[in-house]
Amino acid sequence: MTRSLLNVVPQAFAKLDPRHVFRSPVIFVVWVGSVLTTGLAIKDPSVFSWSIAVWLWATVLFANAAEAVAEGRGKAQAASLRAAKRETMARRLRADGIEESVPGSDLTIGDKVVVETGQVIPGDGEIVEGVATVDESAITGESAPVIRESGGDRSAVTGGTTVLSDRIVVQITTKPGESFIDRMIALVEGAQRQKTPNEIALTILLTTLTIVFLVTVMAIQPLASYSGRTQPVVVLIALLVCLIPTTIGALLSAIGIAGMDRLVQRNVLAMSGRAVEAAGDVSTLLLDKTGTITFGNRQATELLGGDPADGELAEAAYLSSLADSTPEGKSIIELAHTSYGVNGGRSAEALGREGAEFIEFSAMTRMSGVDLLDGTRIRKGATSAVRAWVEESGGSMPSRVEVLVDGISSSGGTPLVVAQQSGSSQARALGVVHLKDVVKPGMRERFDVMRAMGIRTVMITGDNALTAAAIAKEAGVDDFLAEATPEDKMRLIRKEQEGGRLVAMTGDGTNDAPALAQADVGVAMNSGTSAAKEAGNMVDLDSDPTKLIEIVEIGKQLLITRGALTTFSIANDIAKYFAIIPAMFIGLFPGLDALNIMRLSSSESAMLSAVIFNALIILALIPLALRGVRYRPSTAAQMLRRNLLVYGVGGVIAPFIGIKLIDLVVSLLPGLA
Ligand SMILES: Nc1ncnc2c1ncn2[C@@H]1O[C@H](COP(=O)(O)OP(=O)(O)OP(=O)(O)O)[C@@H](O)[C@H]1O
Ligand SMILES: [K+]
Ligand SMILES: [Mg+2]
Repeated sequence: MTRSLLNVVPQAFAKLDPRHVFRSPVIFVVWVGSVLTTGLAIKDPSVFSWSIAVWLWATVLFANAAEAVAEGRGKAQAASLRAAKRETMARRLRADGIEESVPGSDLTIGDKVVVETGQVIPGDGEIVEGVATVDESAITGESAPVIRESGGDRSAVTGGTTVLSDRIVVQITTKPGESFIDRMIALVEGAQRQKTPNEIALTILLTTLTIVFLVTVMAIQPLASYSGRTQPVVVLIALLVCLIPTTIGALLSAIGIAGMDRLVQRNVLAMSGRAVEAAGDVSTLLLDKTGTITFGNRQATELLGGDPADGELAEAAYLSSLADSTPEGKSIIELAHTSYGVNGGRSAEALGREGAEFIEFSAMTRMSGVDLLDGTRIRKGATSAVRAWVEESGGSMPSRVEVLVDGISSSGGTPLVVAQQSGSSQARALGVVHLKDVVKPGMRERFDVMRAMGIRTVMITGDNALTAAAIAKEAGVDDFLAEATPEDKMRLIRKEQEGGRLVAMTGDGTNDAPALAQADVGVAMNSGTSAAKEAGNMVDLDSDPTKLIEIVEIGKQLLITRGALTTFSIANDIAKYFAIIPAMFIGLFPGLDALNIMRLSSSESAMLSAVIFNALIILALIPLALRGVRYRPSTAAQMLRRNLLVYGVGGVIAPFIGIKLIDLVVSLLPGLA
């Protein structure tokens, strides 16, 4: 801390520029006071007036230093990001399929580029072809490689990261200069930092207090002169500075910057300070089941209900998944081929050329499938969706299949019913695919922590109610919403918000985008689609959905740190009032002597000691402002009570001890005894 304080000395002086100081009205008043006192000290020099002038300047410098130290960490991060932004050559694919070499900065939205083993991805985009392991350490600092693949919710890649193996084709999604790394640099450097609504509200409160004290101090003069004891202007300025909330005024912006910075340390980029604050006030947390609570790698483990001899179910499951690029679809292809002997050499392209039409999976329809040239139609999907499809053709779901579905669901698995229709006959349900997914370890503990913070966790899933209930129970969430379409998610968020509650949500898919935008805190996974990243107000570089828990903790810590230091600051000022006023008017109003409990050496020594204490307390609290007040999971009310006790009472006592000690030293100065 001492080292970083010494490092920012030049910046602290640079920030003496009144245009900068003006951003904090309280510190601006101190700045004006410093200028006036310096002028008065030049005109009428004395140890006292010069000492006050020096310590008033120190007060402003300490405030500047607090901000500069907070900004320093982001600057270091920006430097390492710039290093990742080196110029690369891109292998652009022309429309005719021929590659050409162009500078990465020439790429525009929609361009397709080839990236192979060892090459740097030249821009942000989505993989449209292939699978690759990618080293994202340039942006995340995490060296473990990640898998990125076309189709599904893990298709996004970031410019500046490196392909470790295989070949992918990436479609560029951002303009040069607006890439993710560009935005990250601007963000960590604080270039776009604006005051949040809470900060503005607090600044207004502090400014009001400052004006009240200004008027009070000005009113002292006529009163004093009436009694024949005009106070020197330097004394009045010193009194004013001691009374206005300088501590919180000095530390406010550092607290905000440090909060954003704590998120960056955990690889979360908040697009606005407002989002960080909202995270601290969140009362409902919506979590996706698949990929958030579970590993999200739903794999087909068995095919149930078909007659193994004719292989009809396996063949239908295989055909309906040929063009299905979701992890579920790919795993069905694999299972049908390796465990059920389906001829695996066929491709969707070849079948398509023969006239087959593939129906892609969507979260709305919850089905995928294929219409073959011979009139055979195959569908696989959520039970309710396939049931509706079968019944449409006059068929019905056999109870045999329903039993299998319930069995899989109540074990927490996802059943996909496979059905087939030949020509215009009735559609038949052939059997069920069992998709298995595993609940991530440690979820229950995390949700217990959330509950202790007063936050309700709700799992939302497109899966059926039985599966949802089984997983919800295993993971320990408070509530769940099953068979949710993207619109249902939106509706749930709006409903929660109507009660004045703040809602946080994580997501990665394009179908999550509307909900991410609607939520007060929308955390998009960096691996997710660009639609999701655009919609949210935070991006998690590690793509870890449970990160939301840490985000909420950081938000809460930011809010309580600000609250605690505000309480401390105001309590401090009140205490100073009792230290200074009696000292100022000693001998004038004998009655005040009873209040003079501190027995300071002289009235001038008392004034100077208070000003010095007022400056030093800023310095002393910089580490706390940056680190944040210690945080234990508890409800807002418990936290408030604790803070009032610790920081309110502490704030009242500290000046009495501090000023007394400083007075013992200051009174040794000539003329101040
Ligand atoms: N590739 C697929 N083909 C056909 N049906 C699918 C496919 N993938 C999933 N389904 C069915 O569609 C349902 C909804 O899927 P969706 O991805 O919207 O939600 P989810 O992944 O189950 O839940 P979450 O919202 O937690 O991600 C699934 O529960 C499953 O029954
Ligand atoms: K003060
Ligand atoms: Mg999903």
